Amino acid sequence: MMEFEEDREEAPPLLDAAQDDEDVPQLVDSAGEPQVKVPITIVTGYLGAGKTTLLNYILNEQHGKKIAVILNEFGNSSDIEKSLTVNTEEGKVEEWLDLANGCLCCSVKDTGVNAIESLMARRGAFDYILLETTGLADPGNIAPIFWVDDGLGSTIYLDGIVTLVDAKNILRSLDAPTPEETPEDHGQGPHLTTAHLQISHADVIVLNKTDIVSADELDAVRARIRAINALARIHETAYSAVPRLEGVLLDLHAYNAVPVEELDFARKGHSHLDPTISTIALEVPVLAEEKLAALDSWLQALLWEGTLLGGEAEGIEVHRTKGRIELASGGVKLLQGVREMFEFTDSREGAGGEGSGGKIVLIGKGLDEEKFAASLAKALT
Ligand SMILES: Nc1nc2c(ncn2[C@@H]2O[C@H](COP(=O)(O)OP(=O)(O)OP(=O)(O)O)[C@@H](O)[C@H]2O)c(=O)[nH]1
Ligand SMILES: [Zn+2]
Repeated sequence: MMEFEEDREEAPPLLDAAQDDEDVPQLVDSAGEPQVKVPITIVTGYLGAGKTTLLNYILNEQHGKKIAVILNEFGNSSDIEKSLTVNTEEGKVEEWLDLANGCLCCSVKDTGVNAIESLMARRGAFDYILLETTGLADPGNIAPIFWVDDGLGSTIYLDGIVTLVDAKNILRSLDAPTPEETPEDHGQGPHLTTAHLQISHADVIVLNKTDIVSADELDAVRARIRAINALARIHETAYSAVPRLEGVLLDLHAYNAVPVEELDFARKGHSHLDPTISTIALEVPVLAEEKLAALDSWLQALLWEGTLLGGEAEGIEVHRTKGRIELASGGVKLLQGVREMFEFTDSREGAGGEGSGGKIVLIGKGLDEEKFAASLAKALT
């Protein structure tokens, strides 16, 4: 079972994670051959937060896994090559990825995936891929590249987004951003910063540099992060030294599993401490199968148009969506989304609920829980 408490307790020994079903690599049938899909974790965080320190920590701690590290560092638009460090038995090998555009997120959607697949074809498959973004990257632009449909037979899958947060500087970045901390293409008000985007998309937050802040400062930072993203698990570290890798940073399955306790946890985290981004949790009654279309339409209006069906709201921008929908038939649908992309899948555990209904958790801007709940209720009746 996963833990959702803030992680300060004793760390179990490395790689001692229980081998439950969720840890088994997914098998897909591609051209008749069963194939193990390789997980990719996106590592993001503001300039100097400790991303490189974290990647080095992982490469040093993780023995027995062949890990490829992709650095999406681009200075300017003429720089079209991406460095790729492959961690092999013999040490680190540097590779270069040719991408059509300088930036992974600006290139055609499947370029990043294709580049990695062709690299694996040349060098042999990796067990794991870590993608370090630049400090100014918006992970919401990068995640959809790697969150590809199973049906497309991709050999990689998005495992999760890990965001490094600099405990000393994060509040300043959120409250008094410098111009470069405020992405221009999000011109809906001065307060949506790169730091917000990196926190709102995170599945895991590594709250780093705890060695240089007081306990009170740390409390304030933790509360602020929790207010923005109540779904993410927070791990407090010095020098990015997380207690263990498995289930903490690696093999999160954040884009397929939707544990009940995770949604319940998000509900408790609810607060209005951050004026820009918040997390809301909406109750969904047990649904007749045919009501799924209505829910789908409600989500389309919200995620594609930024509007609330049958209600009024402005400036909505949803970054992350997760949910579990209980069906009258006894089945459970899982809902996953990042930005405008979302999908329903059938829960593999089958019926998990006690008939008490489901839940949808949203993280983003302009989320008013009461208005959203009213609009959703209307759409579903
Ligand atoms: N005091 C302290 N310093 C840290 C900690 N973690 C990292 N540093 C230092 O902070 C600096 C930046 O760390 P990096 O790991 O390079 O940060 P980064 O996020 O990769 O930085 P960019 O690639 O420039 O965006 C380095 O000098 C690290 O040694 C920490 O927990 N405490
Ligand atoms: Zn770095």
